[in-house]
This record gives sequence, C-alpha cells and structure tokens, in this order.
Amino acid sequence: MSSTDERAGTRRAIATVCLSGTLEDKLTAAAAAGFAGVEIFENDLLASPWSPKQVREHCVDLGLTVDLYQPFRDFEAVPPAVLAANLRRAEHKFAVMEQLGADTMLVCSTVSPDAVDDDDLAAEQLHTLADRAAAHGLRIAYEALAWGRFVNTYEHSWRIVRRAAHPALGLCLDSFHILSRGSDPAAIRTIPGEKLFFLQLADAPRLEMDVLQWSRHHRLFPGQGAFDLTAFTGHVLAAGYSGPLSLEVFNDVFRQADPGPAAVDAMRSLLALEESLGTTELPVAPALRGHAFTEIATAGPEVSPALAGLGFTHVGQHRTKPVALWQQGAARILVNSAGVEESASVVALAVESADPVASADRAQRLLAPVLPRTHSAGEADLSAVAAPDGTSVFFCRTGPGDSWLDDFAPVSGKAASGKAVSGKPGQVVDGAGLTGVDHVSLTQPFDHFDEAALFYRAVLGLEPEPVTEFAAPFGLVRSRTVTGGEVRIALDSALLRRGDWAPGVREPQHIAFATDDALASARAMRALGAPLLPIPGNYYDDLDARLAPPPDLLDALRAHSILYDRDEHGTLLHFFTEILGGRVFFEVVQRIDGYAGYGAANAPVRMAAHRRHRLAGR
Ligand SMILES: O=C(O)c1ccc(O)c(O)c1
Ligand SMILES: [Mg+2]
Repeated sequence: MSSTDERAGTRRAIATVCLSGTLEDKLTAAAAAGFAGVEIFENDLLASPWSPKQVREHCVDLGLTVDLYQPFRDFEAVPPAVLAANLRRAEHKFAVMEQLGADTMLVCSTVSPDAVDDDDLAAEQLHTLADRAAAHGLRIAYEALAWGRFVNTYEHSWRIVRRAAHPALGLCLDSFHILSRGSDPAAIRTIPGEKLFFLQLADAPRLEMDVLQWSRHHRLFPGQGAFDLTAFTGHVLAAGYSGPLSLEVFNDVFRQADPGPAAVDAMRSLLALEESLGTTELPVAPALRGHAFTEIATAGPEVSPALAGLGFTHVGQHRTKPVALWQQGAARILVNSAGVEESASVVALAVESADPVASADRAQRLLAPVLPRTHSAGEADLSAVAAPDGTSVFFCRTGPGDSWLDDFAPVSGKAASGKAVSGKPGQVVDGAGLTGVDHVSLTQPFDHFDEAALFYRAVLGLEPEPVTEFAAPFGLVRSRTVTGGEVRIALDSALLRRGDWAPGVREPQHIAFATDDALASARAMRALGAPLLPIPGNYYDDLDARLAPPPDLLDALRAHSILYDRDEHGTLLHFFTEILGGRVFFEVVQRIDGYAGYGAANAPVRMAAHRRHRLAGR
C-alpha cells in the first residue's frame, strides 16, 4: 500500500481490539490493509497458540511492528503490599514484551478500590514502574481513562507524569477519553513532544450515556462520528509527537465484521484524516455535477412500464449488452435485463465528474476496490469502484467527444407518452415534467452504515449530513445523506434486523426524480398509467392539523396522494410509485424555496403504504 505519499513520521497503526477474529486473523488483515504497526491487546495474545516470540516473528513476516502492548490496569496509588504484587505482575509483562518486540506498555489510570486519591503517591509508584521498565529498555505510557477513579483527564495524567519526572514515563493520549469528556485539547500543545509516547485515535457519535459504555460499544474510526479529529490530531502533532497514528476503536459491529474490509475502512479513515491535516497528499476530489445515470438490474417485467408511466422515453439500446437507456430531462436510467434475480435492484450509480480519471485515481488511493470493466472495442472506458454495499460507482463525463452515451444505439419511434421523439441518445425529452435526478437512496446493511458514509465522503468528496432516525412500521431507521455537486445519496439502514416477521420489507432502494411542478407531474403520470402509491386519508387530516397547507393545495395533495413537508427553508411536495419487482421504487420530488430535507417525517406513512400494497398483491 505504498502508493500513498507519506511525509516522514507518518506511521499508521491499529489496535488488535478494533478487528474481529483471532490474533492471526487480525494481524493478517492489518498488514493487508497497509498498516505498519499494531497495538497488541493482551486478551488477543492470551488466546493465541503462538508464543510472544512467534507472534513477533509472524509480525516481522507480515511487515508489522508491535508498537504497544496493552492494557496494564490498576497499577498506581496503592498500599505497599498491592504495589509489590503489581510490580511482580509488571515484570511478567515486561518479559512478554521483550519477546514480542514491543517497547511501550500502556498503563491505564486506575479504577481499583485499592487505590487512594494521592497524586504524589501515584507519581512515585509510576516512577518506580518506569525505572523497572527502563531496566528492560522499555517505556510506560500512562493513559487517563475517561472513567478513571481519580485520574480521568489528560491534564491530570500530565501533572502526574511531570511530577514523576522519569524519562521512561510519558503519556498515551486517546482522543476518545479526551473529547468524550469535552476537555479542551488545545493545551496538548504545551506538553513537550518527547513526553507524548503514544497517540490513540477514535471518533464516536455524540451520545448522552455512561462514558464507559459509550467507549466500549460505540467508538468509530476517525471521520465516522462527531468528534473533530483533525483539530485534535493537529494539536498533538504541533506538540511534536512523532509516534504512530494508531486507531483504537471498540465497536460492537466492527468486532463482528470481516476483519479484511474492516481494516481497509480503518485505513481509509486514517488517509482521509491525514489529508485533512495536510500530512498526506491525495488527488483532490474533482468537482461533481449531478447524477449521470443510475442502473437497475432486473429479470422481471415491472421496471420499464413504470418508467414509461413516469414519462420516460426509451431512447437508446446498448450496442452489445441487454441494457436499455431511458431518459427524461437530465434523468437517465439504465435498465439492465441481464439481472439474475427476479427482483429489481439498483446496481450502479454514476456521477458526472469534471475529471473521471482523477476521480478514479483518488478512489483507488483511498482503497476503493476498482471494478474490472468488460467493454468491447470502441466502447467508452468508464472507471468504476465498488461502494461498501457492492453498488458500482461510475465516474463519467457526459458530453460530445468522450461520452458513454455513444455506446447506445438510438431507438426511434414513438415515446411511451405518445409523443414522437427523434430517438437521439442524450437529448432532453420531456414526458411528465421530470428534470433530473434529485437523489438516489441506497438502503445499507446496518453493518456498513458508518463505513458507507466515510466512503462517500472520502472517495467522492461528498459532505455527510447529520444522522437522523425515525420510527418506521417495521423498526427504527437511521438515515444519513451525503451531498455535494448536485449529487445526493441517501443512506438508510434498519437499526436492527431480527427474526423473519415482515419478510416483504426487504431493504427497498429508490431513485428520486426532480420536477418543478409535482401536481402537474402527478396528473401527467396518472394519465400515462404510472403505478403511483395511494396514501391514506389520515395522513392528510394530520397534515392539515400540523402544517395547515392552503385548503386548495391540501385537496389536490389528497387527490393525487402527494406528501408534503416543510423545513426552515421551504416546502417539499413528493410522491412515490409502488414497489417494482420486489425492491425498487421511484419518487418524484419538488423542492420549493430551497427545501433541503428528504421528507423523513413522511417515510413511515410511505413504508406502511408500500407494505399494504405488497399484501394486496399477494
Ligand atoms: O475500555 C478500556 O478498558 C480501555 C482499555 C485500554 C484503552 O486504551 C482504552 O482506551 C480503554
Ligand atoms: Mg485508549
């Protein structure tokens, strides 16, 4: 993974606790993702059949160094008899570390009932420990746990380390413990760099909960949560820290995830962090200009008639593949009838990039899997990468000269709307007033939700919007949209999936089209026979109570099953088709006065309506 420019001093490490599996699984995944070092978690070693020396040899073979051994708990500020036992315990671990080839041991601030609140005693005993470590050529990095009994801030751990004044005693800074408590990290700059022995990086969502539970279950890789890791790490580097940037993430999902992709996700988070710090250079994300096309694969018959009903025209047919190009305004849908499953699904999205080659280069540098392209001579060479959920993401530039549209032979004849079209691919065809794609909504497997948001942010340069949650008929749904350059991708995920109740509610995906006049579009689509989704009267009664749209409008919304929402900017009118071929549906969206949301308040009503429709269709 040496394709990344590195400034001297950028070493990347990961704690084995971040990854799932046995120590062997973890080391293999960390090395494959390009990490240079690991923090070995004691439990991973204890459960391993390898001796510490064999672990070291294995790491050497993989090109990994063992940068930290951890955690050593409940050492300091204890009565003499306990101190003697703790020093004996430490000597055993020093012997392990010598075999492991690890030179730094992490000591967490005590949570022991044996300890007393006495900084002088803590400093004195840590001095003794550092002396013993130094005799083995080892160092002690003291870390304030956010829930430490007496020492739970970095400022406090630094006072003790300074008082102990031993060259083999320094600090371990862990962004979670510092930022979760709301400490100001700026004062880290005042700590001499040579006293910063180790840096652990973790992000987390903002949660109001017990800090230990928050830390042990909900940490995330940098860029996936709410903490400002760029500012934090900037302070640490400004202090003169020169050790590795090491990820230490305790997370229930990552602990069960395939360690290979999880380690790649981790590495991507570090690369993006380093880019934001200016310590690693990546090709700048080229400007995007909207959705070029979205591809649906299906073996069933439902999608094409629905597109015709929405006023789309079948304008092109791929010269070598069973792929039809449907267009209306700037909205382009590819229907790939080579789909293997009967149910339709969104298999690819394509974004307009100012520089597709640079987009693909950046994606590759951020470890996005590059997809092999099968194309015949003379066909456009589109670069594509795989998103975490397997969706193909294409980078293209639609226009004269190098257009992918040239791969499609024109289809002449009558448009589904009855309007004659010349059948030139790429031309703007108006059927029912759709102007383009507003957003593409991809339901994510819950386990890829945070990874996906980071992927789209880092790889495509999109901005993640805040996470929202809403109560849907079949469970809570978490939602996050990534936007930029007229590209909007909505990531939705069921928080839990348990049992087989509601088997028909299989992760639908949808494509939302933009219109300047939702009412006129709905009328035109009804006339064209679009399979639009009926919305029950209760919704409109409540809408009247809540937002009181003008009575005429309310009547029209009710008559056409159009939903309504308002935010601080403006108003949303939107409506939906039925689910087509098991999984995909379409939405039509009119944003008035800069409405910026997605009508999340209406999603539960839409979901229940889809469910009703599916039951009726059985
Ligand atoms: O949760 C813990 O106990 C724990 C252990 C070691 C660490 O470095 C840490 O940040 C937390
Ligand atoms: Mg830590």
